[in-house]
Amino acid sequence: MVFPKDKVDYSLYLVTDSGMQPEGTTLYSQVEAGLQNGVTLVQIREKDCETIDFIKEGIAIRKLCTKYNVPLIINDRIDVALAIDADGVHVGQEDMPIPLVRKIVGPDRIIGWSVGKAEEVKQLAEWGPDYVDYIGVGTIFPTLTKKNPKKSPMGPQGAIKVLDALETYNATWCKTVAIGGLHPNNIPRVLYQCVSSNGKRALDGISLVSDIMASKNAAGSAKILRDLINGTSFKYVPNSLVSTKNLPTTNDMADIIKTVSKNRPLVQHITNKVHYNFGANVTLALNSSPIMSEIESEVGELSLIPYATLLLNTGTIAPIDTVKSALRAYNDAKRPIVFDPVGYSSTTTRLVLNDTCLSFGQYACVKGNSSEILSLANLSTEKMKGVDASSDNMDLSLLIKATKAVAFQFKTVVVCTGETDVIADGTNSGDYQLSKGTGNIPDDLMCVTVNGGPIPIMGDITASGCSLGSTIASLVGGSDTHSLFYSVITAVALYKAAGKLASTRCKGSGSFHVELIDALYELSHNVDPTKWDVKISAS
Ligand SMILES: Cc1nc(C(=O)O)sc1CCOP(=O)(O)O
Ligand SMILES: C=C1C=NC(C(F)(F)F)=NC1=N
Ligand SMILES: [Mg+2]
Repeated sequence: MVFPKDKVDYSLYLVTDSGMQPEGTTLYSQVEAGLQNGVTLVQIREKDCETIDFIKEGIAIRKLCTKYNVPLIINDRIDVALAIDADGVHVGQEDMPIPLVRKIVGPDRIIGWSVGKAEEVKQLAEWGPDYVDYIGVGTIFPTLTKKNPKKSPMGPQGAIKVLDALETYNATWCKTVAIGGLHPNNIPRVLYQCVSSNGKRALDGISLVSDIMASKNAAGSAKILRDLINGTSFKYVPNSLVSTKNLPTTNDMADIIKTVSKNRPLVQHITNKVHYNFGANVTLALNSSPIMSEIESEVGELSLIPYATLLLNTGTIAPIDTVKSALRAYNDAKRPIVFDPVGYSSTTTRLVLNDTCLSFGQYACVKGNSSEILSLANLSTEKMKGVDASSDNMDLSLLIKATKAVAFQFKTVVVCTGETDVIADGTNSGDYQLSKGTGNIPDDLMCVTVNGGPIPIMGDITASGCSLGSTIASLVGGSDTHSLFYSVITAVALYKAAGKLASTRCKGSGSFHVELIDALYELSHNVDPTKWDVKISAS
């Protein structure tokens, strides 16, 4: 009797590896510890094993899985699967073709397939519901477990593309598990971000090898994983992520700014050289404490300083290992990170670097100019130039659409800067739901615009966009448990109001630099947003 397909729980899927168990443990004991602490599906994966040994191991694990009423899958070796009466098989793209696998194992056994791209989803959809029952979506993050890796890591964004393809080709029956480099420090983010763009589909499970098989405490590791997968909210910052349809009042904004002054956040800048000095002065003007450090060995300590916040600006390309360490440190410390993907996709180097940054961390806010946001949303700037151009020479409704799309994809607050700044809240209140999606779509996201009329001189100085990043980081990092979305809106409105004020007082771009810092200082010390010459509207 084969395990009924509709009863399979894909949520914590252990794939074995006989080469990595620690001293004093066996493959069997690691698997049993997993089964006793929340593993819901087991796959035996042996890449270079004599058949007789594979059969012995298979028979032993078969009995163990039966004892815990958990289905057993065999990787690649269909003959072994049949011989030991496994509940299913998993094959890769280079293994036995799926139609022949189905012909051999019969209609009731589970068939899993490794999928790394949308074309493979098209194929499984064409075969229909009687063939592939689930797919392993990967490789999410780099891993040493899979020898001679053929696929480069796709990150959560790659998994979203596969989920979108399943929706596009209407493969409703097909379940999904993510695999590759999955561990407690990135699983919540994967579960939180990996939702199809129509909001209908999320991952059905997490599949992994080393987190349990190489663990000195496999039972404890499985328990930690079980709790994370059972979770439904990802609190990655102290700020409130509760979505709201209301705009912040002037009192809300005043309170945020006053709270920042009280808390004086440390704002670590990993940024471009041009921005260093001006960004530090903007941060100081806002009652915050800048530190311009790219020293990898200190990011851990900095992230633990009260109200620490990271601003990552890829204008100059900092060493990627320093960047990854910083992202890991601030995410582990649950401190906000603001990301400014400078020149996103303008060169291959920048595209790869920015995509790597985006796949390695959860951001409180992503801020970019219209071309950066449009390319992040995979919308080209060419299509829309000049069409009923707003003052930005771009169709504002397209910018709003793009900002919402990026916010939805990365589950973060996104700012698209221009004469009209667009701010969308994609955090979904920090909630995630295994298998089921968010239930909303990008169009549903709360989005506001901030407009103060043209300030042409803003474009005549260096680091004006970058320093909005410093402003957002200061207000997000210093605002305690205030709404993240409101803190970003307040920062954008404050910066635009200061720019407006400075543009009326300056004599040229040189004095504008100074007047802008003075205006930021003035508006953040004599706090009265009712006097700001900007208009915030829901869009
Ligand atoms: C078995 C396997 N398949 C992958 C794929 O991308 O298809 S990655 C992988 C190994 C995953 O091991 P770990 O959890 O230790 O990173
Ligand atoms: C290469 C593989 C990819 N994915 C999976 C699983 F996650 F189980 F679907 N198993 C594999 N052996
Ligand atoms: Mg920029």
